[in-house]
Amino acid sequence: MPLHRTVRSSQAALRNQFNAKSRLTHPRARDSIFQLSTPRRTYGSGPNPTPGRSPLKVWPFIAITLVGTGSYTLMKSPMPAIAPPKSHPQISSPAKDTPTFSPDNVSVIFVLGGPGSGKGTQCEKIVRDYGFTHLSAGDLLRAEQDRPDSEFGNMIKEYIRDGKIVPMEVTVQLLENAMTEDIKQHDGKGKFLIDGFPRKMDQALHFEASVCPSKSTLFFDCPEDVMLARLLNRGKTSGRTDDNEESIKKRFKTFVDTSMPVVDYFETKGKLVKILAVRSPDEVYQEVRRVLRSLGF
Ligand SMILES: Nc1ncnc2c1ncn2[C@@H]1O[C@H](COP(=O)(O)OP(=O)(O)O)[C@@H](O)[C@H]1O
Ligand SMILES: O=c1ccn([C@@H]2O[C@H](COP(=O)(O)OP(=O)(O)O)[C@@H](O)[C@H]2O)c(=O)[nH]1
Repeated sequence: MPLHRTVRSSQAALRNQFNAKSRLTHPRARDSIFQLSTPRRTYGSGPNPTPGRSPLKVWPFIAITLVGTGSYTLMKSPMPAIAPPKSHPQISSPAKDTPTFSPDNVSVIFVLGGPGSGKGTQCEKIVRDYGFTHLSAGDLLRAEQDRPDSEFGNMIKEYIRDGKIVPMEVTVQLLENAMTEDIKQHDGKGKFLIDGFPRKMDQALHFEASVCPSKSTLFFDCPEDVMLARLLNRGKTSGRTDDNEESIKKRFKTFVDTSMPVVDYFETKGKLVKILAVRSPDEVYQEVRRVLRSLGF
């Protein structure tokens, strides 16, 4: 059987299985993050949008539906932990040859650092002084988690509580939707601080290849004991389900195992600036300003 037929029939089988078993396809769950997105714009020599590619982005929808189904099923099973969803080789999005946004029009600065290293605090100051649009991947995920008809709410909740990285298709799509909306209001241009992302190599590679190549990454370097104290303090008022000692320890482990390779990757690419975060917020910010100046902002 030709490959495309195999793919389609396996999708249909999985979709049927999913429809039969899962509450996630309830007819009311129509307001999907994938439907909110506008058709992809591309740059480069190709036509826009690429012929033969559905502007409805069916592939990512199928991929995330299956990832979500798998995760949700695992969460409901008596297994002791959430197993990370494995992407199905036949349903992953086809490789895109050009990112949606050109770095000529859109500047992306990633902001990384362990939980509690001060990313959000510094982003707030940068936005005040430089007019970047701040997109916190964690905030976007929490908003999606709380959206009443979200298909992914339960899955996101479990991942965040356990300090694990939500399957990248959800996060990348939320970011791309937010960027698209912002860019529409700024004549096709944009300047984004993407906070707390990418936290995993697959996210980094996928975002840069299909959404927009980054200009640089600010990495806030902070020891765990300092971050722990800050987070426990933040937990007194943040209302976040993951600002407790048990979740914080899991987040630290995820950061070391999964996110540090991203930091190392951008460093080897010469696209990372390390900033010591064990100083007062204003002292840290002085260095941030120097770095932004050196990047041409
Ligand atoms: N340089 C700093 N020194 C002391 N406390 C800080 C500093 N930067 C941030 N904080 C505090 O630490 C907590 C975590 O900071 P936040 O910016 O939310 O971190 P992140 O976004 O990296 O998780 C917050 O309560 C914040 O007020
Ligand atoms: O790209 C991302 C960013 C965040 N998260 C999840 O959101 C949580 C909170 O991230 P956030 O950046 O809001 O907070 P931080 O841990 O840096 O304080 C993380 O532990 C992850 O579970 C995720 O899955 N993917």
